[in-house]
Amino acid sequence: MSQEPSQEPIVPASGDAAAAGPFKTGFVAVVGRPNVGKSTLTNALIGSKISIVSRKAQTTRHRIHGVLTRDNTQFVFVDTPGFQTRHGGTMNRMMNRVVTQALADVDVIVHVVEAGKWSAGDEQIVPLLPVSKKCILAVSKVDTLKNKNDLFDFVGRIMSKFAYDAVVPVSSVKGVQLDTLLAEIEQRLPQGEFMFEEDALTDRPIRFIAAELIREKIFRLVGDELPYACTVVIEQWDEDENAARIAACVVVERDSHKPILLGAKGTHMKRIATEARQDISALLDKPVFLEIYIKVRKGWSDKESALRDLGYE
Ligand SMILES: Nc1nc2c(ncn2[C@@H]2O[C@H](COP(=O)(O)OP(=O)(O)OP(=O)(O)O)[C@@H](O)[C@H]2O)c(=O)[nH]1
Repeated sequence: MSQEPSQEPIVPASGDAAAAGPFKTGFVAVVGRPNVGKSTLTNALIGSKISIVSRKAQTTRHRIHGVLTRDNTQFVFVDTPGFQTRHGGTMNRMMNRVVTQALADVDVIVHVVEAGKWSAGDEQIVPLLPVSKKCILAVSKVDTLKNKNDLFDFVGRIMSKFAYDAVVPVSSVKGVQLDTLLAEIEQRLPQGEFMFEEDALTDRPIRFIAAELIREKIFRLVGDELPYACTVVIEQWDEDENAARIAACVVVERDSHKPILLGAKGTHMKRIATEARQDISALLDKPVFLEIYIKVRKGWSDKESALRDLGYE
C-alpha cells in the first residue's frame, strides 16, 4: 500500500483539558498463534469493530489495523498475521516472514496466549519475540477458566520461557482487564507527537475492509473446515449515494471446499452473505446488495504469485 509523505505532526485540539503534553505514541503488535483471540482483543481495545481511513502524517511500512487515541496517548495497532502451524508450504513461509518483520520495529509487543492452553504453536512464537523490545504477555479468554488458581501455574510456566515485562490476564468477551492492558502498553510507549487524526481508525481502503468482513464471516462459520484455504476478492463495486452493489468472489483451493462453504441447501453461504451485507451496510451507512460467487483455483495458496494477485504481500 502506498504511503503518504510525512506532514505536520498532529496534536489534539487546543482547549482540550486532557490534551496538555507530553504526548506518547507508538506501534503495538498483537501476536500469537491462530485462534488465541488476537483480533477480538485488538478490536475490543480499539473499541470499534470496523475502522476506516484518515491517516495524515508519518510514513510507515506497517499495515495499520487501527488507532486508539486516549487522552495524551495514541496507540497504533499494526497487523501481524497469525503464525501458521497447521498448513505447510509457501504461504507459511511468507506469513512468518511478515511476523518477524513486523516485530522488528514496533514499540510494544503483546503476546496473546489462551488461558490454560499452551501448544506447539505458542512455543514457536517465543523465539520470534525480540529480547530488546517491550513485551507483554496477555492471557486471553480467562472467562473460560473453571479454576482461576490454575492461572498461576500456567503463567509461571510461560514466564520461565521468556522475560515478559508484564502479564495481564484478559477477557475480550467480558471486557475484563482491558484497561489494565492498555495502561501496561501505555507505560511502555515512547514520547512523541500523534501520528494520526484523533478519530482515525485504520488506513485500509474500504473495499479491502468489505472483503475482510466477508472473510471473517466465512472463518467464523466454516473456519475449522477451511483453514487458510480461501480468500475473498471484490470483483464489482457500484456505489452511489443511495446504495452499493457489490459482487465478491470467494476463491477456494479444491472442489471439495465448495460444498463446505455452501452448507446444506446453501445455508452457510446465505448466512455469510446476510451477515456480511449487514456489516458492510453499517460501514457505508446505506443499503447494500451483495452477491457472492465461489471460484475454485487449485493450489493457489502454494503459489507466491497467485498469493500476490490475491492481495497477500
Ligand atoms: N470465551 C471467549 N472467547 C473468545 C475471547 N476472545 C476471543 N474469543 C473467541 O476465540 C475465537 C478466536 O478469536 P479470534 O479473535 O478470531 O482469534 P485470532 O487469534 O485473531 O485468530 P487468527 O485470525 O486465526 O489468528 C473466536 O471464536 C472468538 O469469539 C474471550 O475473551 N473469551
